[in-house]
Amino acid sequence: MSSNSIDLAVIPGDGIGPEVVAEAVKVLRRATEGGVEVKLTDYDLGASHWLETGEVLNDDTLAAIRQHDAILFGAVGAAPGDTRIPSGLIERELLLKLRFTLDHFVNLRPAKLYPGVPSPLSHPGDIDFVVVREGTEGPYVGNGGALRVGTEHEIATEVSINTAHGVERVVRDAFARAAERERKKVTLVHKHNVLVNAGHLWRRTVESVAAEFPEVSHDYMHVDAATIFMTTDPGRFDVIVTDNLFGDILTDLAGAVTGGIGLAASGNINMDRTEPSMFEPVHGSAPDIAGQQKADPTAAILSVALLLEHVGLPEAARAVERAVEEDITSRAELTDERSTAEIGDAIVSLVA
Ligand SMILES: NC(=O)c1ccc[n+]([C@@H]2O[C@H](COP(=O)([O-])OP(=O)(O)OC[C@H]3O[C@@H](n4cnc5c(N)ncnc54)[C@H](O)[C@@H]3O)[C@@H](O)[C@H]2O)c1
Ligand SMILES: CC(C)[C@H](C(=O)O)[C@@H](O)C(=O)O
Ligand SMILES: [Mg+2]
Repeated sequence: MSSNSIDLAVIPGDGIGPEVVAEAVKVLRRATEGGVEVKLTDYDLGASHWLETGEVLNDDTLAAIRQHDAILFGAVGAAPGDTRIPSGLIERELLLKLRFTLDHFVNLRPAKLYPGVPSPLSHPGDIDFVVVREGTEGPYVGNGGALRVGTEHEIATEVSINTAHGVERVVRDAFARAAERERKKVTLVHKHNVLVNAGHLWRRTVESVAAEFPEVSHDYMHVDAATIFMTTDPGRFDVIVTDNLFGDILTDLAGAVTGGIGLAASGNINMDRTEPSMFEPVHGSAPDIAGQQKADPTAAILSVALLLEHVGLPEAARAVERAVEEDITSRAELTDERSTAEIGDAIVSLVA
């Protein structure tokens, strides 16, 4: 990777994934034209690919993906009622496998209410926070099992793994991000009143890392209370640091309060840069609207801005953000329901 060439893997995925990625790619090309050579390699992976081939992600494909500078990911997964595909197969063996293998320990999920964008909250106020979600541990690691399946004595476990190393590196990232922001505040969200072992590790880690960042204030909130404040007073948050599962749930909520899940972008980031980072909308494959050009591609497009920032093209990233902001600010006045491609084209035309 150099600042005048980037080599990206593109995984459009299932459902609305290919629809929103097509628009994200158009915007990426516009934002980089004339200065940066962009090489894109498509990887056909996901539930549809599994149905066609019986393969989720083989070693050769994984090795090939690892060679790129970064990954643009759409969304994967079948409709919840689709019984042809084992529940969790694609999510675990493709998406989580990429996040874990590529050590995406920072799952960065910004939440910003752009001017003019309608929020379901009656008094949203200024919302501009980021969730730094741990991306490689917690109950997502697949440490569990089931005994006596199907009997009345069945026992099922999913053990949440929290390591000192894993917690420390993501907490340090949250403080470093907060130090660069205006309000300089970190909120740890957990549930240490019940999950005492993991909760105490997170709290102690926050206290010790906080000592290295005297300019950053910090507080703590239980996750159940965090859902209250995210809907009654979201302006109080600046940087939230939390575990993998709480972060998953809170960021769908954050998407909803900032105008809809179709606007929520994310980066799965390997901060050590030893592997390619992966950028994707927070939303899923939305089987209920797939193939109808009803999906909002903005989350995928904002994910491109996060990608451009990560690969060292901050000016191109700003150009994408400005174009999105201009487009979504005008949406309040729009009465038409634009197609996925029409929104993409409108944003492309605003990239300057
Ligand atoms: N990163 C990912 O690939 C990812 C993330 C979440 C869910 N999933 C998978 O996606 C499938 C569907 O999951 P789900 O229904 O729980 O969540 P979802 O995010 O796909 O959809 C939830 C709701 O939001 C709407 N929506 C989502 N994205 C939208 C967009 N861009 N524009 C407009 N509306 C949008 C959908 O139409 C649906 O009503 C499942 O298989 C799930 O495992 C994948
Ligand atoms: C599909 C699933 C594995 C994934 C997660 O839980 O991280 C999704 O919900 C997300 O938010 O990216
Ligand atoms: Mg999610």
